[in-house]
Amino acid sequence: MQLDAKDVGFRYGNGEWLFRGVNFTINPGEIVGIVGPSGQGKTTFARILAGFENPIEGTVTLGGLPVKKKGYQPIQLVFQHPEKAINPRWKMQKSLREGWEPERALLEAFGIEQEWLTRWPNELSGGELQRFCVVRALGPETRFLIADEMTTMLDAITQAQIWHAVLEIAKKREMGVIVISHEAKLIERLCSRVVTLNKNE
Ligand SMILES: Nc1ncnc2c1ncn2[C@@H]1O[C@H](COP(=O)(O)OP(=O)(O)OP(=O)(O)O)[C@@H](O)[C@H]1O
Repeated sequence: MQLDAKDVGFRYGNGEWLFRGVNFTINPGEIVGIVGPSGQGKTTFARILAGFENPIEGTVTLGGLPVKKKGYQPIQLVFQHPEKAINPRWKMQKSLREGWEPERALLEAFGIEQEWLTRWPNELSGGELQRFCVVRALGPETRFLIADEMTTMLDAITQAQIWHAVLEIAKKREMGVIVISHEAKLIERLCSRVVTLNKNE
């Protein structure tokens, strides 16, 4: 099942076009990087791919069909700030099990300790919180994961642990991963292909 963006263009309101005519395809199991200068619209493009935002021009399809907006999303987006993605009024176990029920082995692969499950989000560090956000995004129906600066604020050891676990799952399930990052070394290490987001007006 291919994720395919064709001739996609976007601008906010009547502002300048952020990008136009963007063509991007990713196949199951592929790990692809998206790079580009700050403010070019990488996060916006990620939101369009995940179906959070409609493109002004062009189409996004998954397996030839429009990306669905309801129910569990097969294209999951994890971004840089876990504290913005987690409901502060829910204990961690509730947030974690919102979409699916991850097994214990998966939590262990991401270094999530059982004791953290009964805590509130503000009782965890950013890195601890981000592990929950990544696991939550890895339900069995996830076909593509978009990692938008997903490990940028984490230390090198946590970053390595999270990526190791994500890549294992990607391989096992043939899940595609889109890596958006300013860290050239990370992109080089993870991705088999890198695409630059151009303005292309
Ligand atoms: N909701 C919004 N309304 C208006 N403009 C916005 C909105 N969200 C983002 N922008 C603007 O759109 C441009 C692209 O933002 P975006 O976050 O997609 O870029 P980016 O390439 O991911 O940047 P960075 O690499 O710095 O994270 C920026 O100039 C930003 O200010």
